[in-house]
Amino acid sequence: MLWSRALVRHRGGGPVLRGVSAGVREGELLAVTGTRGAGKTTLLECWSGTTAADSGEVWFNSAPVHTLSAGRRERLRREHFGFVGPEPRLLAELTAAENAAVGGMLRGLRRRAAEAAAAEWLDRLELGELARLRPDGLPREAQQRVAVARALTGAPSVVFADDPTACLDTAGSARLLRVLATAVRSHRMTLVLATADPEVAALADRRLHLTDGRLTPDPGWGAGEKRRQAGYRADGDGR
Ligand SMILES: Nc1ncnc2c1ncn2[C@@H]1O[C@H](COP(=O)(O)OP(=O)(O)OP(=O)(O)O)[C@@H](O)[C@H]1O
Repeated sequence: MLWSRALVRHRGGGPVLRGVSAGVREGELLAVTGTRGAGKTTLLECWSGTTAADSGEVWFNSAPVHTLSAGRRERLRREHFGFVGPEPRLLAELTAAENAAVGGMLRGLRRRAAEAAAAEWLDRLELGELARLRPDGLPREAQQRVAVARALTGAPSVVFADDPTACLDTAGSARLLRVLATAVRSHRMTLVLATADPEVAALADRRLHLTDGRLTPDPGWGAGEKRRQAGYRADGDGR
């Protein structure tokens, strides 16, 4: 449903993506992996229309994204895509429930419907009474769960999650990923997840590995991956 051909993007004077031809299917959970600076964030930004490519093509549902004006790309993002970043970035003046409802309203739901949908996701994300609080009254991990609820409310076609567990501990990270994966599967959404963490990438149906802006064979993540496949649950040293 979303793919690129020969995608090239320069940043800071040098190439960051060097001809990436790849895509994600509808309903798929795709992990984009690679070490720091490999180009994961830039690929998500180009696929989502957040950033324009320097050359190459991006297609969403058989329509070209690379030829759209900045305004049209902004509309595409707002209506069809949900985003979770490494930081929650919630609106400080709104409660958790209101923050989550904003996602639905951006995707065209009326306020009441957005609030109802947000309440459902906040429930599934086990926010409970915390939903009535403003972000500064919430622990970091709860704030990130609110950001996930905001991304899911209104059921976007594609959820882009860029290093969504960066600010979480192991338990919080596992819980957030479990809910995210279950939500995306149950609502037939598509997930594109950027991560350098093999434990996080393990939840995906498929992985694309980037090295210096190029697709390269998945390294299999060495011993850590072998232990995971053998049922080992990392507690820090398996990464
Ligand atoms: N706004 C920018 N200006 C200049 N260089 C940038 C900018 N954004 C990213 N870069 C550079 O582009 C390269 C790819 O960055 P990108 O964030 O896409 O990689 P990444 O794989 O997501 O890395 P990380 O895991 O650290 O987030 C890096 O070398 C980075 O320093």
